[in-house]
Amino acid sequence: MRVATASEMREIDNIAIDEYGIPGTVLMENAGVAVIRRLESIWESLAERKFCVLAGKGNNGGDGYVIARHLANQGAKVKVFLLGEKAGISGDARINLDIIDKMGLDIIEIVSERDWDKVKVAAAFSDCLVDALLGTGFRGEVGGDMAHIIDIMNAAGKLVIAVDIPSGVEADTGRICGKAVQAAYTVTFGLPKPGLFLYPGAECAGEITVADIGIPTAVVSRQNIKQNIIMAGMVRAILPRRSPAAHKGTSGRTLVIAGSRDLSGAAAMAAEGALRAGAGLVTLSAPASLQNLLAMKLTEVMTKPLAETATGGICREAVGEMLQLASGSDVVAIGPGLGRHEETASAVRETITTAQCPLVIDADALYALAGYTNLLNECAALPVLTPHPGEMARLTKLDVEAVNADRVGVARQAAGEWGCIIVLKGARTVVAFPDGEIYINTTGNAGMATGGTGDVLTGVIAGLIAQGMSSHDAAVAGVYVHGLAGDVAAQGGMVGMTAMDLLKAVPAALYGITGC
Ligand SMILES: NC(=O)C1=CN([C@@H]2O[C@H](COP(=O)(O)OP(=O)(O)OC[C@H]3O[C@@H](n4cnc5c(N)ncnc54)[C@H](O)[C@@H]3O)[C@@H](O)[C@H]2O)[C@@H](O)CC1
Ligand SMILES: [K+]
Repeated sequence: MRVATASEMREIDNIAIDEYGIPGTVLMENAGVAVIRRLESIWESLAERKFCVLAGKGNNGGDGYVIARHLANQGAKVKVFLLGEKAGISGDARINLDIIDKMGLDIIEIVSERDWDKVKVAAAFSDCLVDALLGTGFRGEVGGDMAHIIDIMNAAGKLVIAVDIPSGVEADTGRICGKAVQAAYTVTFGLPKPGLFLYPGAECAGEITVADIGIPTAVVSRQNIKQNIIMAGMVRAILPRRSPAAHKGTSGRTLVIAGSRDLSGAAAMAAEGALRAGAGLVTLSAPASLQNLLAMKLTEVMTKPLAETATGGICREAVGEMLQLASGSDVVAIGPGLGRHEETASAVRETITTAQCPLVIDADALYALAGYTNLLNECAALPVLTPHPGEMARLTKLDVEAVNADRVGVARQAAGEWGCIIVLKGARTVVAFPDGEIYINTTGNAGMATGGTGDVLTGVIAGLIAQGMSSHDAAVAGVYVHGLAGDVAAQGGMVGMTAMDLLKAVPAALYGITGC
């Protein structure tokens, strides 16, 4: 499903109005009615229910007046609070404000201290608050009266339905700009906005409904919209199907280069992640002193010893062996638990730039790339990088807050600049491609915030590439499957689930999507 930034949505609205001649009031009517339909699905009858419509000065407020009219027509009790004066309202919003004015609806302009008391009392005695303060025209930060009214709405403890987007949430990033309305439901118009899915905005949006407001589909299709939400259907369409005549050789060869003296678990989980995603043959190459341990831990994985440093990490002499192993593999996953010894880092860089197969680069291999992202251009195929926000911060020289404040923007810029696929992990993983294409993942849960789940993801993506998927499709499908496995595992208890539980749930997640 595609998602539009605020400016893309405005452009779409404008084309529908200017080129197709759909009056703006028609779009506004459809938007308002869509919110009414959502309310009708919550309550059997709206008659006698009490509503407060909190309206801003723009078209989001205009939607609010349409909603107020339909509520009144259905016999609901409605008060409309306008943050400002009627005289300041223009355009389509004005037309709808004049209509409810003529209908004799209770419209209160919030201009004096006494009006604020009226808002508080009305909110306290309402069944529902309609947030029509700010939509895609919101800019900057929330402060002053806007902050005050949002505080009143949130403190009222009532059911809130947000019109298009919860006021105060930045449509493009999900950032809370000072304050934001906490909604139980959001009805968004035309295409959903990224900020409804990205945290912390996603937490403000509640249940999201995407409403068709009558914009011709051709207007949307001709726009070069590059943001997408990953949907089950699309993952189903791209995941590999196994032929009944398959044997282990037909499901690909995965090489995992991982592990060091203190970090054997990460290596094991990445290797098993590939197996659980359906990879036919998985080889784990790790420092020699780990071989016995890993061979005992992993029954189905082949292990290959690599020359190691005195501290138990891969050393430079291992490069030849790693490249030899890579030449017989369909994909190489490199990084989990490798450690941060400079000699290891240098061996990693040489391997990454010389290996001829697709790569999934994670963890300590990302550490090795800090300051060397220019080397990614030398990779034989478009590599997949799977940083968490901390790793991304180090690679981009931003701080973690800046990375999380604009996950889509940061991932998109890095993918374009470095020439790679970025899988920016965390709640709502973002997959970014060099051409600016973005996929936001909505599977997964907070139970996955535990050690080792990232190693599993690396293995899953590599395992999918091994089965013939392109790195592009494997990155998109991999994050979806991985999150879904987390959701399956969370059924056994979210808080205490481990990366091992997640691993075991990968086959069930795949089965849930493809039926095999
Ligand atoms: N014709 C259209 O383009 C349609 C627009 N629709 C609605 O209109 C919305 C967009 O309307 P607008 O572009 O008029 O913009 P909004 O109504 O989202 O916001 C603009 C108003 O908010 C104020 N504002 C902006 N930033 C602020 C801040 N930081 N603090 C306080 N006030 C601030 C502006 O001064 C202006 O009065 C959409 O979200 C949607 O709800 C729908 O009716 C469908 C059709
Ligand atoms: K709103």
